[in-house]
Amino acid sequence: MKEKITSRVLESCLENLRQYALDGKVADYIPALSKQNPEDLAVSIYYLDGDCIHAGKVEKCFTLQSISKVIALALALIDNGEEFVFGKVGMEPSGDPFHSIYRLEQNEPSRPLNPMINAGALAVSNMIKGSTPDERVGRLLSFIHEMTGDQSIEVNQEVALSEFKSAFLNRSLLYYLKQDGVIIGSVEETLDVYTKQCSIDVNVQQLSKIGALFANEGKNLQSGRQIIPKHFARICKTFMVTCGMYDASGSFAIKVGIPAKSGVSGGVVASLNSFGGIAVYGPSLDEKGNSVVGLKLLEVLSNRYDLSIF
Ligand SMILES: NC(=O)CC[C@H](N)C(=O)O
Repeated sequence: MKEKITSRVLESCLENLRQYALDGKVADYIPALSKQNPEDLAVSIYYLDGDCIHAGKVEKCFTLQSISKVIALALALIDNGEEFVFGKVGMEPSGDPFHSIYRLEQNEPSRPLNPMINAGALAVSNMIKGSTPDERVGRLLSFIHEMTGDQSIEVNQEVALSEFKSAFLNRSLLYYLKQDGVIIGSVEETLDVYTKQCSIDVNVQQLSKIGALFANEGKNLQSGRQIIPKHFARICKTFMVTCGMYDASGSFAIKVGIPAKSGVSGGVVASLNSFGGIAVYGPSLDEKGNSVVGLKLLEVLSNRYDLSIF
């Protein structure tokens, strides 16, 4: 077991990084996200023994955005098995921005390179079982409730609608996937599921608990129940290493070296075996779409506490 970080250290790290809160830009291509305050910063660590420490605006909710891709992948694997999922979506990093359409056009037939870029994540959302979009989103929410033991986690309907109305690029990706039989059923319904999954609201404490569940090999920390089979939890963490930070995953692996996934709301979740989950919120993003403060904070903690898995 690694040395525990104290809440005092966490608070001072966050305060030292406050100077970077206005570097970068809050996402505005989803109009509702532009309302976020770049100075709302928060961090939480959930240890595997159940201890939880935090600093900053712990109560502040933000939407999962691309962080939901890891959770949806776990559920799609449980629903369909590995062979089916990876029959439709690849396992290789793309090195392209998360919303890139380029590879779909390049490959015949289109096959998303991995489940962490939008094309792959849209295909994964399409695989979640349920007869209606609401049922599928409901199953994903129940899955998150089981992971966290927290029934209060819900979809932020304002953000979901805002994204649904402006998701022209994601619609284009879905039409490519539909053309080549990667998704089945309706484009609009799949987009409905995807935009709602991206709009699930969490705070850092809840998110760090999700990170801890992956670190705990898929077992709920309190009940000990295996929510995600160990092998699937491992697949998810491997994707976090190779593709979790979009086209900055290589430099993140070198600088931080912890499986992690970010989202355009400014959230980042990191999951470290034999340690726990770390969640950071800082809405200002760098040019790759990753939280500026989130990345810096994880780098500081990783260096100071020797957290890299490599
Ligand atoms: N990188 C992200 O967090 C992207 C998620 C966002 N909902 C989108 O599809 O554009």
